[in-house]
Amino acid sequence: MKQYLDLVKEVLEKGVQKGDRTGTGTKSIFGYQMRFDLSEGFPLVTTKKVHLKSIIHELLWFLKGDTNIKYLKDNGVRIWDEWADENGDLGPVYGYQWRNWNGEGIDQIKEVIETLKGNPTSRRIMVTAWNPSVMPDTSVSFAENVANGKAALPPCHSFFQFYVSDGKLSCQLYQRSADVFLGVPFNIASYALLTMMVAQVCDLEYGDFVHTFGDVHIYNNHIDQVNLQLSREPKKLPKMLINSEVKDIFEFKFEDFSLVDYDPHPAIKGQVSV
Ligand SMILES: Nc1nc(=O)c2c([nH]1)NC[C@@H]1CN(c3ccc(C(=O)N[C@@H](CCC(=O)O)C(=O)O)cc3)CN21
Ligand SMILES: O=c1ccn([C@H]2C[C@H](O)[C@@H](COP(=O)(O)O)O2)c(=O)[nH]1
Repeated sequence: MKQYLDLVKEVLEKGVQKGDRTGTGTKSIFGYQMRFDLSEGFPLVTTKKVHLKSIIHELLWFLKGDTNIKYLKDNGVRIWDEWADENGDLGPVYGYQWRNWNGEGIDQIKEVIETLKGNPTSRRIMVTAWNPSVMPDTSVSFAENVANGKAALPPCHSFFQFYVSDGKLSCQLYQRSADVFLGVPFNIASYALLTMMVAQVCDLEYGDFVHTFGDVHIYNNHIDQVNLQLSREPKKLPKMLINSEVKDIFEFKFEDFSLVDYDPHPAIKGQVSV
């Protein structure tokens, strides 16, 4: 994963100190792009062990249109715990906007699949999680925002577009805000997997995942962790095997995915800024 290590180096070298909402402080740059050819292997960071189980469950949870952490908790995934209210609700976040945009019954995922099948040259195959009408008020708590019908956190992976050429499916994501150490390895793997799932149900080959960033930052308490990763030799990419019988994007289950030949360096702990 040279692309990821190059990003880490760029932020360390060119990043400027910037305060942030969480109070931790970051090294940040604005604007960056990475590209992964999905036919070359599954882009899962190898310079630390990444917990793929959380990534798969989170993606299936988005696709269900679910915004309550119960499904995640039932499957041992805790990555959204800090932002949920006492009932486990996060407000109208990713899953809600993907499957029922602004509560208007617009199923963006269903429409994307239909367009990819019926009109693959379209330049309008987009999904937006960004919805200005549910932006939280940062002067009140996450739970208070949820109670007011707002999202606990505005989406970081804000919108994405699909593109077909030569029978191959590519996807580009715009991520407005990116935590290089904790969030980015998850986001790369999640969108790579989503692109592969969409390709399978639309009978397309794997193209590229293009990852475009706005504010991309390393939190000041993750500097040792990213330097440790830079000192490690990246390994060969693993392969993701997907049950080829699934032909409906909403029918995938956790058991339909198996990762092979993943031989990462040991996991590295780091605190999440809330
Ligand atoms: N500061 C911050 N960074 C993020 O990456 C982030 C947020 N906030 N808020 C919303 C979601 C939640 N995400 C998270 C939250 C925690 C981990 C995390 O703790 N990862 C650990 C453990 C993984 C696990 O147990 O599954 C890791 O080592 O990757 C990752 C992504 C991504 N997002
Ligand atoms: O999928 C995700 C979700 C969140 N993040 C990071 C990016 C920021 O560090 C925080 C969100 O804080 P904002 O103040 O709303 O930007 O979470 C991520 O990297 N990936």
